[in-house]
Amino acid sequence: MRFYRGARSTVRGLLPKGSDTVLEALDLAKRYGPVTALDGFSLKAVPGEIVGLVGHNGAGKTTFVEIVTALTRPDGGSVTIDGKAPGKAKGLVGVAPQHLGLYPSITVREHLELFGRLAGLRKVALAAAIEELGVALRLGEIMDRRTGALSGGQQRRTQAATALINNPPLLLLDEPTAGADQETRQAMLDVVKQRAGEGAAVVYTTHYLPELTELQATIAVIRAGRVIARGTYEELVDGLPGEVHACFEDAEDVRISTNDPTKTLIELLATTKQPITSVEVRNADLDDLYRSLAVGRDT
Ligand SMILES: Nc1ncnc2c1ncn2[C@@H]1O[C@H](COP(=O)(O)OP(=O)(O)OP(=O)(O)O)[C@@H](O)[C@H]1O
Repeated sequence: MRFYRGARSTVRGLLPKGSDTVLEALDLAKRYGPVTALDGFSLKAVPGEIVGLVGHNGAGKTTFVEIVTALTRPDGGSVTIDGKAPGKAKGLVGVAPQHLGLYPSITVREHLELFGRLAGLRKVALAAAIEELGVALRLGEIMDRRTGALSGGQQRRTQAATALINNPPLLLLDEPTAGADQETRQAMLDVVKQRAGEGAAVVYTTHYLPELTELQATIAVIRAGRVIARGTYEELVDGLPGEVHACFEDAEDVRISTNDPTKTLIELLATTKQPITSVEVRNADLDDLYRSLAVGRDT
């Protein structure tokens, strides 16, 4: 146990000291020929914050992740990681790309050793980090199997572990639970919460909105290459209408979209002459947020 604690403090030494902002993107622009992928994209993330990026297919989420990881250059704007340009932020960023990119002929352990060494971990710290992730991401039983022979969910967990191996101050997780079963999803969410609790800033893209509630993420809504809204779940959902759904004995059901479902129900009960067989009152939720995005979809 002492060995484990000592190694952890070495790993944690990578977190930024006295830094308010881990990630700062300002007015990013990126075009691919006629396609505008990013257009005035700005985003900040501070230590301990989980920022959930949501938006439709093609909104620009992956392009942003690729710029932060120096896989592609922006046409305009700037991005810094703990004050450094993307190409100079070695060891500061852990990235789990949307598409799986593992070496099929080497084992899970060999992946973790490789990525850990590339990030500067050695011996005791590396062994401790592998042991910790083996438990956190339930990799123990598959640690010495070749990744080419693993299931999709097992490969997802392995890829996430390569991003987390050196406990970097910034984590970019691009749809880390895509296609994952409940066990993989929960393991991923638990480890993300744990790392944020330890001070990492996390950018987490997903189409599964309930994950962001569980992560208590601040949500950044992306549309057509820019952040169009940012806030907590409550802040974003509060302004959206809920619904009253009433069923009548001798008439068609009615669904009323309303900012005050309780008041609307009282008015309905006071004015309707038809016998009502059932009513459902629903406040706005994240699905409504997503639907409201679809209404204004222009990509
Ligand atoms: N290498 C590329 N060449 C040409 N167009 C590209 C390239 N990469 C992205 N695009 C285009 O840029 C836009 C933004 O794509 P991006 O992958 O960033 O969206 P996304 O929000 O991550 O989508 P998804 O939710 O489907 O992953 C899309 O119109 C896409 O077709």
